[in-house]
Amino acid sequence: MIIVLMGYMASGKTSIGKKLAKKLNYNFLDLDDYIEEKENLSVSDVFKEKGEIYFRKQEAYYLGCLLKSEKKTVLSVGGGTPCYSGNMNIILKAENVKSLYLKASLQTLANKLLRKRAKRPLIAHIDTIERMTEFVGKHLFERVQFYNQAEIKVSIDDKAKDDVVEDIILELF
Ligand SMILES: Nc1ncnc2c1ncn2[C@@H]1O[C@H](COP(=O)(O)OP(=O)(O)O)[C@@H](O)[C@H]1O
Ligand SMILES: O=C(O)C1=C[C@@H](OP(=O)(O)O)[C@@H](O)[C@H](O)C1
Ligand SMILES: [Mg+2]
Repeated sequence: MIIVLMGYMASGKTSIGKKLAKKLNYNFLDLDDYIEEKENLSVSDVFKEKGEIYFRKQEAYYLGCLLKSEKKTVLSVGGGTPCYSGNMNIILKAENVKSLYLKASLQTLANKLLRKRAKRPLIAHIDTIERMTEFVGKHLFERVQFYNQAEIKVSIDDKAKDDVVEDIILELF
């Protein structure tokens, strides 16, 4: 089985995915890490040097590669992955895949992203809480229709990472 973690930037896909994989004794894959390794560039540099459209193309291509894994795997994708190139339908139709949305309030996300924006090219330039809240509010409104198609939804608001992992396991099994 492949468990695909999705959700907005900084909802914890990468860090919670790692912990979940460890706890379940599953393999862990992160789509952004895989892109960085294959492209030999950081995500920020792919955006800067090749542009977002190229990034989205490669993201869809590498997602297809990783969904072929036959090992028990936790796969954390990027915040935009389900929202482009028909990726959400591909995830939903793939065999042996469980999709899971790490859901967070606008306030949680804006506060976290203000601190964790440096390596996230779409928001790196936003440096006040007011502007971050406005941007994330609009962006999330466009994206939530994709995230909401996930089979399982787990809230992360006011929870420690280990508690989110416990809640995911309760929902999965
Ligand atoms: N529940 C949580 N409580 C506190 N910090 C968290 C929680 N989930 C994630 N973080 C921290 O927030 C940051 C963004 O998390 P990350 O896993 O990179 O998110 P994503 O992959 O969804 O963008 C990281 O520094 C991570 O350690
Ligand atoms: O939301 C997005 O469009 C993006 C999210 C990032 O991943 P995280 O959600 O892990 O930050 C990364 O894929 C890229 O910066 C674009
Ligand atoms: Mg991530």
